[in-house]
Amino acid sequence: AQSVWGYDSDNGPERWHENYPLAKGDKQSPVEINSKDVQHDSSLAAWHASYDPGAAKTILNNGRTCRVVFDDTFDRSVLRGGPLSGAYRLRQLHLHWGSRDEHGSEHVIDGVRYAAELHMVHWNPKHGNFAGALKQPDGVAVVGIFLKVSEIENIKTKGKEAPFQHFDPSILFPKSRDYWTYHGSFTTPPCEECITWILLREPIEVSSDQMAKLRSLSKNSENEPEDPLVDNWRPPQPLKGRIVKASFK
Ligand SMILES: COc1ccc(C[C@@]2(O)NC(=S)NC2=O)c(OC)c1
Ligand SMILES: [Zn+2]
Repeated sequence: AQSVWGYDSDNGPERWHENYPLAKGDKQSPVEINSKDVQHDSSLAAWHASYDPGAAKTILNNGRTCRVVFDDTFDRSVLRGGPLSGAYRLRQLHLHWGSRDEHGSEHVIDGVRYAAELHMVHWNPKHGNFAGALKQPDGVAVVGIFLKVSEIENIKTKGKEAPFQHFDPSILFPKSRDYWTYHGSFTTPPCEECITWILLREPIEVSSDQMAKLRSLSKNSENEPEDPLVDNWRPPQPLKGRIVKASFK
C-alpha cells in the first residue's frame, strides 16, 4: 500500500512527503559533506560514550533495518561531550546498507558512498521520554559510523553465536574521534528535525562476508516470498544553508 513508506519506487524517499510533510523540511538528513565547505570549530569538545554492555536487550529485523535495542530507562549507557550539553541515553542502533559494496551509506563524504552506515541513536532525558525528545531540536543525538569492506580475509568464526546481552557497542567506534556535526533529521519518516548528528570521520572495516550477512536479511516475514532487505538508505537532502562543523582541521 502506498501509505506504508519504504525504499521502493512506489513508496520510496521521493514520495515520503505525501504522507510525512516534514520530509520536505529545511533540516533533513542525510546530507552530502564536501570537505571544502566544512568549517573547523576549535571550540568543539571531544565526545565520550560510557555504555553498559548489560543494557543491550534484543536484535530485531523490523523489515526496514537490523536494530539492537538497549535499556534506556535510566542513565545506563550514555553519550556526552562533543556538540552536546548533558548526557544522552543510548536507545538503539541500526544500519543502512546497499545491495553492493559501492553504495549503502546515507551520508555521502566528498562523493564517497560507503557500503553501509551505522546509526547509534541517543536521546536527551531532560525532555522526559523519547517521544518528547523527538519534538525538540536538542532532543536526539545520533553517532553515524561508516562501514567499508576491508581487503583482508574476513576472520569470521564459523557457527559462533555471540549473545547480545554482553555487547558493548563502543567496540564499534573507530580509532579516531574526529567528527563532523550538523543539525538534521531522522532519515526515515516521520523525519523529525530533532537530531544533532555526530558523524565519525574514520570508517570501520567489515569483511565482505559480514556485508553478505546483512544482505541475507529479508523484508518479508517467515513463510512469505523472499524479498531481500537491501538498499534501505535515503539519498542526501538539501543543506538549505546549514554549515557542517568539523572537530578536526
Ligand atoms: C520517531 O522516532 C524515530 C523515527 C525514525 C527512526 C529511524 C531513523 O529514521 N532515524 C535514523 S537516525 N535513521 C533512521 O532510519 C528512529 O530511529 C531511532 C526514531
Ligand atoms: Zn538510521
